[in-house]
Amino acid sequence: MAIRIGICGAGGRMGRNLIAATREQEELVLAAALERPGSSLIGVDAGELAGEGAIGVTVTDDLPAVLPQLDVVIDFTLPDATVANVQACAEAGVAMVIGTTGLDDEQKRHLRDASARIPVVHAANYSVGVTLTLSLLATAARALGDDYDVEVVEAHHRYKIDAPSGTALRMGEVVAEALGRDLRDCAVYGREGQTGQRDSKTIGFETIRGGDVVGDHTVMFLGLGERMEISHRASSRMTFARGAVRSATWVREQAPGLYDMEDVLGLRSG
Ligand SMILES: NC(=O)C1=CN([C@@H]2O[C@H](COP(=O)(O)OP(=O)(O)OC[C@H]3O[C@@H](n4cnc5c(N)ncnc54)[C@H](O)[C@@H]3O)[C@@H](O)[C@H]2O)C=CC1
Ligand SMILES: O=C(O)C1=N[C@H](C(=O)O)C[C@H](O)C1
Repeated sequence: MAIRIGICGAGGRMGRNLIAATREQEELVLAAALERPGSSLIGVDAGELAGEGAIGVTVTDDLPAVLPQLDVVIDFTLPDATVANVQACAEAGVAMVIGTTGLDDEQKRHLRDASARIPVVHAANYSVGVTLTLSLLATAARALGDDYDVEVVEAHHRYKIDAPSGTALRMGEVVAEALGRDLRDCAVYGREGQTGQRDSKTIGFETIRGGDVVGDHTVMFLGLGERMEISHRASSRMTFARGAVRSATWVREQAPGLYDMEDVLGLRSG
């Protein structure tokens, strides 16, 4: 039987790609498309948003009303909206795939609470390449150890509203964990003025914003006499959308819990 998908943030940059990616998969059916209350897109046909012509699904702002017709909700919106949506999905027993970044600790706690009742995948980056890169970063950090300084550099389009990117933060967390550090204690966000010499135990983050960059991430391991860089560059949002849609098929079969894309790809070690 077809898996019925609802997309929250359907009119956004990711939402439009998610509509297209859902419609690529025969086993999935786009059953609902949601936008924020007051959006000019309410009532528009979701197929038009993806440039595919009418498909008979009109954009709505009422998630609780459509939840009984859904198997999985994919949410790429804003942190506050994602928290409200995960609570509604937990209430209705509908699984979720969440791509929203920029959540604070309290907002993440709401996701954990909801995941006691429903399966939730939350990943800062749904590309297969970035997910594999996380494993490579852990291996590199363990091998290079504390002798190498770690800096994370990311670039995104001019419209992005959170910084550093969720992916950069996740990369920093993975490296910190592999080095036995806690990112909350060792992160340095940008530098300016009389900074003093670099503290070897820090992990630095640099953010570039501009133009139409889809998403670039580089982690540098800088030693004395050599420098190693691990980079990923996304050239199309469809790579994120296809990963999220793949996660939607996967999450439906899972027990309640909080998962990420490494779980979806079976890359979780231990
Ligand atoms: N995990 C991943 O692979 C990726 C994550 N993202 C993240 O996804 C989020 C969205 O990114 P974009 O699509 O570029 O942003 P966007 O601003 O183009 O789209 C967000 C959409 O959500 C809608 N929205 C806001 N509140 C809503 C609500 N209560 N109900 C339904 N819709 C609501 C907005 O009206 C907008 O159309 C960001 O946090 C971004 O960082 C983006 C790309 C990949
Ligand atoms: O906002 C974006 O565009 C992206 N956001 C995600 C992030 O914050 O890491 C993933 C991707 O890089 C694109």
